[in-house]
Amino acid sequence: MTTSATTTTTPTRTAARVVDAVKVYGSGDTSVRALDRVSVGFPAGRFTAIMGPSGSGKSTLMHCAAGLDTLTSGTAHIGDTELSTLDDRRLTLLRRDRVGFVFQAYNLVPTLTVAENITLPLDLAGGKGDIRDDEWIDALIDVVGLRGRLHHRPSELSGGQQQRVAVARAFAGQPDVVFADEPTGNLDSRSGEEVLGLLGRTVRQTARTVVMVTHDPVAAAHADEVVFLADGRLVDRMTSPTADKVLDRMKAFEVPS
Ligand SMILES: Nc1ncnc2c1ncn2[C@@H]1O[C@H](COP(=O)(O)OP(=O)(O)OP(=O)(O)O)[C@@H](O)[C@H]1O
Repeated sequence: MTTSATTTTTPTRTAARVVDAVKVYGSGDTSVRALDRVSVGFPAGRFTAIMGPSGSGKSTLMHCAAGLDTLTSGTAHIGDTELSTLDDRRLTLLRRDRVGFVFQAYNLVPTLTVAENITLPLDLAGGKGDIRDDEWIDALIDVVGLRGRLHHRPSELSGGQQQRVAVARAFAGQPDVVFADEPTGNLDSRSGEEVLGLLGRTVRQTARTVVMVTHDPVAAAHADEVVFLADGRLVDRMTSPTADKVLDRMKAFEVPS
């Protein structure tokens, strides 16, 4: 689908974006330019996947866009907030209140129940009534399908169920954007499909934003759009991806042996 100059659609707001992003690790002869002038926006209310070969800069892009790491030059924005303008305290608050994270390892607290794990970020934030929305949490529990497991501990759940708890926790504070780094990396394909379906459903049913790093074309096909990185540069974007289309695009990056 192309967007012609005559369309009347309003410009999509970006939940997160980087502009002219450069990230250099180390210095001198051994330095690595992990991001090389990348500009990319992640539209609000959409599910975007970041794909690319190993070492192409996917995790670096996610970490810098999420405020977990800083850029060497260029800017990173969550909504209208430019991250480099924030001191450490404000950056911590922004990550806590406006960003959610899902990692490959579920990172649940083993001594807490499912319900307690889901609301942990809100409880750590001081349990203030204004940021805790019980109706939202209740709806979220249904979206992730965990109502029958609320009083279980993580060790009593399968890997897929644990990752669903982590997804619910990431969305609990109604963040502007949830960043997911290889969220299905530890799961078998069926549990992985469930978690990916869940991320897609949460975006569609609750108009939230997800940005997911993956190297798996099947996972990327769950997204609304895929952005491709190669050698630290943004090389392509694909809307309405299928696993086959993504795989074909990835083959172009393969270095002949
Ligand atoms: N802390 C670091 N110090 C030095 N170099 C780093 C560091 N982190 C990443 N790199 C380098 O930066 C480049 C991009 O790494 P990054 O982890 O962002 O890639 P990736 O696409 O996520 O890779 P993968 O799919 O293998 O996880 C690689 O060459 C990597 O070796």
